[in-house]
Amino acid sequence: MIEINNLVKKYGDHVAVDNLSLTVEPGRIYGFLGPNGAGKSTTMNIITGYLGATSGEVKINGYDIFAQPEEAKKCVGYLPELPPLYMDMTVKEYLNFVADLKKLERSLRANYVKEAMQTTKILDVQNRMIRNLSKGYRQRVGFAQAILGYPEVIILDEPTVGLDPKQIIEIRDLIKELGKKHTIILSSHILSEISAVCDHVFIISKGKLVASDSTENLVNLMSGAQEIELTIKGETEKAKQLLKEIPQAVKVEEKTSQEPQTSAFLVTAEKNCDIREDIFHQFANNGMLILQMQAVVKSLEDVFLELTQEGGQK
Ligand SMILES: Nc1ncnc2c1ncn2[C@@H]1O[C@H](COP(=O)(O)OP(=O)(O)OP(=O)(O)O)[C@@H](O)[C@H]1O
Repeated sequence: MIEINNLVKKYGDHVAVDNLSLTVEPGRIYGFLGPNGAGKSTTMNIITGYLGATSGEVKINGYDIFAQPEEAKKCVGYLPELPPLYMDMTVKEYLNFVADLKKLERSLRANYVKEAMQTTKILDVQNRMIRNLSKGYRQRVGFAQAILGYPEVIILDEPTVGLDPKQIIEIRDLIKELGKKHTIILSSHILSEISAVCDHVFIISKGKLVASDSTENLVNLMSGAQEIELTIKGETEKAKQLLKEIPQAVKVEEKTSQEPQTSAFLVTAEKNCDIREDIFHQFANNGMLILQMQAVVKSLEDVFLELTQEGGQK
């Protein structure tokens, strides 16, 4: 569906996209996640044909975006961060105008426009001027222009920025709905957004791809190094010593305990080792009581921070 090979984009000396390669399969919702300045918008703009690359290859449905831009662009619908809406047009006029720009088959245009309005639930405002619509509705109009003519791939750049919580939920539902018929690439730096709607996540940092996996796998993968929160009744030094004696416990960190005469710890185990049983036996054999023991579940946020530790570069 989309194949990116060794893509590089330089702005002067600054490398915004650094040898990026990835593949997007049909029928899934992909998240493109990265801190501010990671190179997400630059990559989206190259895939959609708005921006040239310094080197590398982008193929959409087999069409090279640089050599066959017209054919390649036909396969993609794009909702940029700031949708190019014409405020003085009505919703319907605007969508007809976009249908002209996209050179959609003349006899099918009216139908395409109606269906796009139906899917994005804007039929009731079709004769309103865009300037008089709320931000949420304007975003829907942006969606409608992106899906007009049923492109196979829909690319959404930060689609919920600036919306209120109710509008965010509506737009997320819309994305999931669209995901049933289209391949979606959703760029965002909002982790909850990605984990709420995406099947697969690409994490990009400083223009490089640092992870590519299903949302679930990414979290599981990173939780390989298990962390355990522990509260022990009794003396801190002794408890610490017992924990350190467990061979797979690679790090034992003392925490502030909320209760008197107890000690709290955060223990990190070797990758893919579950040491909870060892901890249990160690304390039982030494006559000390475990008051609480819990594995720390890592979120996509932890994964993200771990992979993009140095943050953005703006
Ligand atoms: N036209 C430009 N000229 C020079 N540098 C640019 C230009 N556009 C982007 N950059 C730089 O390229 C890098 C990548 O920018 P880009 O906008 O693609 O990142 P992003 O991941 O989309 O960030 P954000 O989430 O903030 O939009 C940044 O360091 C940015 O400052």
